[in-house]
Amino acid sequence: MSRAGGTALSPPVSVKVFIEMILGLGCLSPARAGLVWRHHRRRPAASFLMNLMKMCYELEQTPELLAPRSSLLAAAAAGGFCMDVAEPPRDSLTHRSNKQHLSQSWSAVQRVPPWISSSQTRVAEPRSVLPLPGGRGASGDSVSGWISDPLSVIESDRTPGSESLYTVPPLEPSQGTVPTPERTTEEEERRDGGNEQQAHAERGCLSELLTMISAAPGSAAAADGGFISSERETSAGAPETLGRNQGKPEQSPGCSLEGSCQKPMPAPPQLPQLPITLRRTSLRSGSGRTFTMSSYISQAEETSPRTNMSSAPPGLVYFPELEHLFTSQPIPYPSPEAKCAESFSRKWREEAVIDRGLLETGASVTLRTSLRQMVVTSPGAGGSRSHVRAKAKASDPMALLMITVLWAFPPLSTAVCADEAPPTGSWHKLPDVIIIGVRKAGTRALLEMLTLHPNIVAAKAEVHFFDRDANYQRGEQWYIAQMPNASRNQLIVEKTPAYFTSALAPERIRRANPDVRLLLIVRKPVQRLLSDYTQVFYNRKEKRKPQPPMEALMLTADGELNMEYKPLNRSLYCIHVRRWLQEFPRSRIHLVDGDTLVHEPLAEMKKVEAFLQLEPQINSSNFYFNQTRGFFCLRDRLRERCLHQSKGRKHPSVAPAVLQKLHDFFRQPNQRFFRMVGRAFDWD
Ligand SMILES: Nc1ncnc2c1ncn2[C@@H]1O[C@H](COP(=O)(O)OS(=O)(=O)O)[C@@H](OP(=O)(O)O)[C@H]1O
Repeated sequence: MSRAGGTALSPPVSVKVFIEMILGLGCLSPARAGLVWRHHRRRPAASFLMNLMKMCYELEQTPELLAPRSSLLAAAAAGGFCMDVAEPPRDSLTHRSNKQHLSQSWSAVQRVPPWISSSQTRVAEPRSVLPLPGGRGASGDSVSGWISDPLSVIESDRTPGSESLYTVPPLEPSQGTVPTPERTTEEEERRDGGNEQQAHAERGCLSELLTMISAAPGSAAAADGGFISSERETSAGAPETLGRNQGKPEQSPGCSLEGSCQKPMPAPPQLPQLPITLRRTSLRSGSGRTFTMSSYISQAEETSPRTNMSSAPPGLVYFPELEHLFTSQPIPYPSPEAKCAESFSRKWREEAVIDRGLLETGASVTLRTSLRQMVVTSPGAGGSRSHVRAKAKASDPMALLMITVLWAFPPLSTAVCADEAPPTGSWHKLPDVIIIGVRKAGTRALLEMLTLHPNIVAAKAEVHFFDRDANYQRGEQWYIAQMPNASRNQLIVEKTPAYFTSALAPERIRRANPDVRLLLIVRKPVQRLLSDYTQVFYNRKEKRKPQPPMEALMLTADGELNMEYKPLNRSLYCIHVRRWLQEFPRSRIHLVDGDTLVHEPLAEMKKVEAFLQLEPQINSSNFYFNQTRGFFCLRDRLRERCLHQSKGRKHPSVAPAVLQKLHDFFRQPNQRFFRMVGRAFDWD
């Protein structure tokens, strides 16, 4: 795409806007921008530059990526990745997909600042979306949405019969500039301070980077000073330009996702685990062009008011944020698209491979999403790294460049703080595992011991989402926000022992995530009851409230057991477990023996690892017995730790007759509990 080739780009005002955009985004210092400008004659396609800018912005937003960012920017400057940028008048381009992609890139850049603000970054990461409405071109006509859903399909054609569901109003001319994201003074200084040392380091990085890129097999980097061509048509194996196929699911030969397959699939389709719905959404730009976005969501998501992330097939990302932007028309699956099921499922497998490869780069979720957009456009094969590299090579030199850079310069945070959970590549999600109770049976010990495993991350506090209406009404996003960051291979665990006795929790949890795995730790009911009393005793003591003796609470005036005494009721496990078994198959609930956990923690934790299908990692070196505390304490590579002093407090002494009464009372309910869960405990 060049002037020589007859492309009529818009007048210099566009150039000015472009410069403003670069500076406004803080992507380049003025000095570097000048350097870029000097090289403007050797210009690649706009899409390439736009991608660069978008990446720059993302790198800016990802502090841990400073090293690759500076290298990349230096490479960009010296390589001359610059051109006159403008929204081209539609008719000035002959190639439809180029035209579309240019528009997409343009609107993507225009929308960058509102898309991510530093405060939003973490929360928004798992489902990064470039929100609509978006940019526009000089002609007032641009792609209205650039959706980073990897499974979305954006079509630039007028789709016959598609409904106009969303209209992008043309923007006023003054809206063409990019709002500058808020930055701290410190950041400004770091970026624009003319730091010679940094510039020197960047030049050093640059030569390394360029050597690396040129050396990369099949790299699109040309010999002339590292200029990277964006002529994708010349890249081996690239079937289409990026714009055309961006984010579009790969199709089997002769199989169109929007229409029917030209030839029937020979093999029975290998469907994903859950029924899938194809959701197709249309949107229309200000000038009336219509775009269609298709995404695939599980029926669980379709029917449930809440998103069920964990039930999504690998590689499937669902963006509930889109919901409020579009009305959508679910198309049940199987449908005409059923014939393409094999193609879909192959695509999911492929995308899972790509995700793994991108994960290796250590890039942020946001950055990975962008890379994925570029990579998931052309066929490739092989293992993780080579697959991603092959795809990147075939689809977009920018993707190859970025992936190469990220592999070569792992994010600082992972390199420097290898012992810490890396903030990159992580996101919040619903918990995979919930410790539902029983209160005072050793739930904290169980949670702490679980976190000895590197693939477990735990919510710090008890969330009480499913048992407290006030929290439940805050919605699932609130709940998810309470969860810690987790990388793709980590399980998130939450513990709220009050769930076990809550009448509502089992059903609510099942509705939120039927695939969640539940851990129920139980303890001798009488001991648990005494522990419960002790806890309440100390709570009241702290609040300077009267502390009646246990017998006064537990026995009625005529000396019978007081069934309304809550700690007593909580030890009647058979009553409460019934509700859980109504909602979840027994195989989803693992019982931990709390009495054994005290004396033989490793044995119990091995069983938990097996239940959660975790690679066995917890071993005897993780435990040591603390004589003073009288309990096992924990040791991992970071530290040694014992549970809080509030665990293991002395229980009140209870009259032997009352104790006997309690043992007798619990015998029958205990037997019932054993039958219900299919397992007996030594509780007599
Ligand atoms: N390793 C280790 N260290 C300390 N404490 C341990 C440990 N393993 C199990 N336990 C037992 O945990 C009991 C407290 O249970 P919970 O953590 O479920 O209590 S709570 O419901 O969260 O308040 C607590 O009960 P009490 O002894 O009655 O305080 C402990 O017996």
